[in-house]
Amino acid sequence: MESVYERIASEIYDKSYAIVDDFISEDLRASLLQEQTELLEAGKFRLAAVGKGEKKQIRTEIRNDQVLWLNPDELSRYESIYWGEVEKVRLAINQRCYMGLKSFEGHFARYPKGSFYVRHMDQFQQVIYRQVTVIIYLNDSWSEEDAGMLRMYLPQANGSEEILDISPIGGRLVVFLSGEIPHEVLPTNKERISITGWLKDID
Ligand SMILES: O=C(O)CCC(=O)C(=O)O
Ligand SMILES: [Fe+2]
Repeated sequence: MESVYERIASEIYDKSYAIVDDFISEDLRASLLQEQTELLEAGKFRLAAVGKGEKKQIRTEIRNDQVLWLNPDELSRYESIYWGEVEKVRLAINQRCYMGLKSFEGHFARYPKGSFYVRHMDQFQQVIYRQVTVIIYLNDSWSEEDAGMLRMYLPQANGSEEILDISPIGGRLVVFLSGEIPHEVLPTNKERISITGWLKDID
């Protein structure tokens, strides 16, 4: 039988994105959320920047989430488990799509009530090595009224775009090609927590 990792790889191959509910166990989701909350309370989060290197800047009119980068050399127990899952996704995509993905980088993200991230592409000049975006949502509960959907603009063969709105339901994994799908985070009515990362074609 096809594994969940193979299914993700096939969907990436066929349509450039994949969505998997309950990708991680409820225990792992709750533990990652708990750790994230402790780090937040310890004041470890920073306003997210846009751009990279000399072009890096805080632009709260573009995005106003707060992030904390995962340190691959000092992963917590639960971060390591999630990292291992992403590793399996990486290998499956390489096998199916020959993308030569070599490594992963990621950060916790907290979108406070009222925050958003306007339409953008994850792969741009300074981060051309970002090939595949991988997001896991950690929220305890989410309903329509909470808003804060991830809105993807799927390019169509006729040049138009199809809009796909995805609720940040806890345990849900979203994977997509970083250089192909523009997307945004719609304003959220409730605190919204995730780990966002990128599979890269460099070490
Ligand atoms: O949290 C999300 O749904 C998307 C976040 C995002 O687009 C990003 O961090 O680049
Ligand atoms: Fe993004």
